[in-house]
Parts: sequence; C-alpha cells; structure tokens
Amino acid sequence: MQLASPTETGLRLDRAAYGVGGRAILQDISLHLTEQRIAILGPNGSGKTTLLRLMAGLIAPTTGRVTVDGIEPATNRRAMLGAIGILFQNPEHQIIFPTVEEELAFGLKQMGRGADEARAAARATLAAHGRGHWAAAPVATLSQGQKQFLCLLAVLAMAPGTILLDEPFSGLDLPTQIRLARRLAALPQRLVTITHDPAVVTGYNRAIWLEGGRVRADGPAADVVEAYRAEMNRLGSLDADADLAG
Ligand SMILES: Nc1ncnc2c1ncn2[C@@H]1O[C@H](COP(=O)(O)OP(=O)(O)OP(=O)(O)O)[C@@H](O)[C@H]1O
Repeated sequence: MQLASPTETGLRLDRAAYGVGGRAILQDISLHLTEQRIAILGPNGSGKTTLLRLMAGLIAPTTGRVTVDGIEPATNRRAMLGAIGILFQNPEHQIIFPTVEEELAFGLKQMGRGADEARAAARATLAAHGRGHWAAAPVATLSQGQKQFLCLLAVLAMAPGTILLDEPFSGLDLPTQIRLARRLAALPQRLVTITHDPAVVTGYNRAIWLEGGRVRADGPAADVVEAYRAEMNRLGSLDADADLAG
C-alpha cells in the first residue's frame, strides 16, 4: 500500500467551491486539516453542512479539489468508508433499517464484510458499549437520543480515522448531551464538529468560522470561538435595538 505524503495526509480542500443552479454555496475554500479536534462555526446558512458533505464525498466540488489522505472522496466512496464517517444532525436521515443490528451491519457489509461477519461485528459493537440487548430492537422503539447514539455506534463500528459531526447535540436532553460529549471526547479519532454552541468546542485544537460560504476566520479554537462569540453577541444586540426601535 502506498502511504500518503505529509502534504496529502488529513483533509485537504484546495480552492474548493460548490454551487447549485448557478448559486455559490461555498467559495474558495482552502484548508489542510490535520488536528485531532476541529470545530466548524458559523451562522445558519453559512455552508457548514455543505462543507462536511464535501469532506465526506457525498457531493463533489464544483471547482477545486477535496482530498482525504490524498484520495478524492467523491470518486472513491468505497475507500472512504474506512477513512471518514459522518454523523448527521438528524438520526432519521441516517437510519434506514428496521432493527438496530441490521442498521449496524449495513455499513460493514458495504465495506465488503460477509453478512454473518457483519452481524457478529454489529453485536460486538453493541456489547462493547453496553447495548447488547438492543440488537433485535426495532429502531422505531428508540428515543431520539438513543437513535443518535445508534448512529454514532454505526460510525464507530466502521472504525474510520475521521468522524464528521453535524450538530451532534441538537435535539438531545442535557444528560444525553453530557453522556454523548463524554463518549466523543474519549474517541481516538479525528473529529470535525459543526456547532452553534461555543461550549461544545472547549479543548478543541482548531476552529473554522464560515460566513456566507467563505472562511472568515481559521485558527486556534479558543481565539476563533471568542471572536465568533463577540460577533454573534454584537449581531444579537443589533437585533434587540431594531426591535426596540420598531
Ligand atoms: N442542494 C442544495 N440546493 C440548493 N441550496 C442548497 C443546497 N444545499 C445547501 N443549500 C443552501 O446553501 C446554504 C448553506 O447551507 P448549509 O446547510 O450548508 O448551511 P449551514 O451553515 O449548515 O446552515 P444551518 O446552520 O442552518 O444548518 C443555505 O442557504 C442552503 O439553503
């Protein structure tokens, strides 16, 4: 196997852009992400989810280049299964099978495992996280937080080197958020996390602030989060003034 050179390892975007129907959604994005904990910040509609979809290869850049360890994800979906996992904001968009075990086995089968091996690995993943009793459970009987955890287990079962998380805590109650945060913090994988909540990225190495489909700031997480928080507070106070004036 040929190893990627240091300039190719990690997630790279070289002048990547993405547009739909002539409308630019992401523009001129150049990033080389090698850190273990990376946050993506930005207001609604700034392009965060689209950026994760580009990184995962779910969409291809309209112009420019995206690579994961030197491989273009959109044209090498199979190679990406073991390289990059994505946890969507809404588990309902991720889950497609009726039972927990089938859901977990699916990704493993996609990676080329036989049906029996995939089922055994699915059960092993559940057992390793104290959820062996979930195997035969209909997914419909799980709560929102349990479904979110199932989606995380499905990603972990495939053991990707990088996990992309789109607002992993949205819609979860506080104890479930705390448990999930603890599990995520303990993972050895590289995490790229979209969030609106600066508290989520405490201890992160790097943060990227997107605005209008472009990178507005990129640097140490603490600095970017502080600048982002100050700007969001400023915008929030402008809204309040407008309300008073109205
Ligand atoms: N396939 C598409 N077709 C048309 N417009 C799209 C498509 N995908 C994204 N957009 C638009 O691009 C913009 C960025 O969307 P995106 O979901 O990436 O933003 P976001 O920063 O994740 O937003 P949010 O915080 O609200 O989830 C939005 O205006 C969205 O409506």
